[in-house]
Amino acid sequence: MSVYTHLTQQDIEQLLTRYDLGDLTSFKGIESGVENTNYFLDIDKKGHLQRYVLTLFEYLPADTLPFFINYTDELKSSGLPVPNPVRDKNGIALQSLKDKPTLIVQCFAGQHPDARNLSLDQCQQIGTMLAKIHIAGQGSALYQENQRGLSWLDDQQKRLSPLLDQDDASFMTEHWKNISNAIKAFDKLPKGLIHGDLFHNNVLFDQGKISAVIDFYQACNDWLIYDLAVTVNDWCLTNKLELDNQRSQALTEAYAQVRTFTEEEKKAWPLMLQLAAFRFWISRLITFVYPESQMDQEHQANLVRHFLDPNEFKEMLRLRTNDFASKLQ
Ligand SMILES: Nc1ncnc2c1ncn2[C@@H]1O[C@H](COP(=O)(O)OP(=O)(O)O)[C@@H](O)[C@H]1O
Ligand SMILES: N[C@@H](CCOP(=O)(O)O)C(=O)O
Repeated sequence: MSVYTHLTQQDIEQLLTRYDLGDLTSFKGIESGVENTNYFLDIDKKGHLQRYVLTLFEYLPADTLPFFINYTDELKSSGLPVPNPVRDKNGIALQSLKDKPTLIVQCFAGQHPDARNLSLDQCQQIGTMLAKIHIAGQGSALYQENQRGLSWLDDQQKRLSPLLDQDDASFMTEHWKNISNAIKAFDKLPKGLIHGDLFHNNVLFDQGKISAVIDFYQACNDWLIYDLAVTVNDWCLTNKLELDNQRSQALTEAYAQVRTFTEEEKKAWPLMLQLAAFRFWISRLITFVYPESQMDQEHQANLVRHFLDPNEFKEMLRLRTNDFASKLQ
C-alpha cells in the first residue's frame, strides 16, 4: 500500500485543532495512491458526518503547493468538480505534519471507472471535462513550469539509457531523437494550464456521471493537445495497448465540441501521442530503476510501493510510432 508516512489518531486530532471542521470519528490510510500519503478522515460536526481526504506530500516541496491550491480554487470557482483545499481557522490551506506539507480536501462520492471496461459514454464525459478544464484555465494568471517537460525528459533519458539493456537503450535514444526533433516544427501549439496526469484513476464517477477530477499535482503550463494525448493514451486502449478508435473518436470529438482544434494541433496529434507515451515510460522506469532514490530510510522501511509497469508505455510508444491512422477531426 502507498501510505508512506504513518499517522496516529493523536497526530490527526492535533492537526484538526487548527481547523473548525469538527471531531474525528475515524480515519483510514488510502492504499491506492502512488505519490503521496493519503488518509480518509470521517469528521462529525454537530451530528453531521463529513468525509475528507488528508494528503501528506512526500516529494513536492511546500513552495510548489500554492500553485496547486490556487489552481484548484480557480477551477472550483468555474464550477468544475475538483477538490480544493479546506482552510484552517486563519484562512490558511497549507499545513505541515511530520515535516511534510499537508492539505485537507473535501472527499467526493464515486468510484474510479473500471480500466478494462471504459465505456464510450465515459470517454465522451472525460473529453468534455478536459476541454472545460482547459477553457477554465485560459484566462488564469497562474504559471507553473512542467516539471516533467521536454528538458526533464532529455535529462532523464540520458541518465536512464546507460542502465538499460542495449535494445531498450537504443530504442529510447532513437525515439527521443525523433520526437525532440519533430517537435521543433510546431511552434504555435496552444498552451495553457493542463492537468498533466488525467488517467482514469484520477477521475470519479457517481451514478454514471463524473463526480470529481482529482490529483492535480502534475498540473502545469504546457500544450493543451499534449494533455489530451496523455488522456487518450490511458482511456482509449485495446487490450493490446493500440488505440481503440471508437473510444478515441468519442473522447476527442467530445473535447472538440467544447474547444476546437487548430490545424497545427491536428498535425501534431500523432507526435503528441508518442510524446505522452514516452513521458510515462520514463517516469515509470525511474521508479523501477531508482525506487529508493527519492525517499529517506524511515519511509523505505514502511513502504510497499505500487510499481507501475514501464513496459506498457514502451509498447505504446512503439505502437504510436507506427500508427499512421490516428487523426483528430
Ligand atoms: N478528494 C477526493 N475524493 C475522493 N477520493 C479521493 C480524493 N482524493 C483522493 N482520493 C482517493 O485516494 C486515492 C489516491 O489519491 P491520489 O491523489 O491519486 O494519490 P497519489 O497522488 O498518491 O496517486 C485516489 O485514487 C482516490 O481513490
Ligand atoms: N499516472 C501515472 C502515475 C503518476 O505519475 P507521476 O509521474 O506523477 O509519478 C502512471 O500511471 O504512470
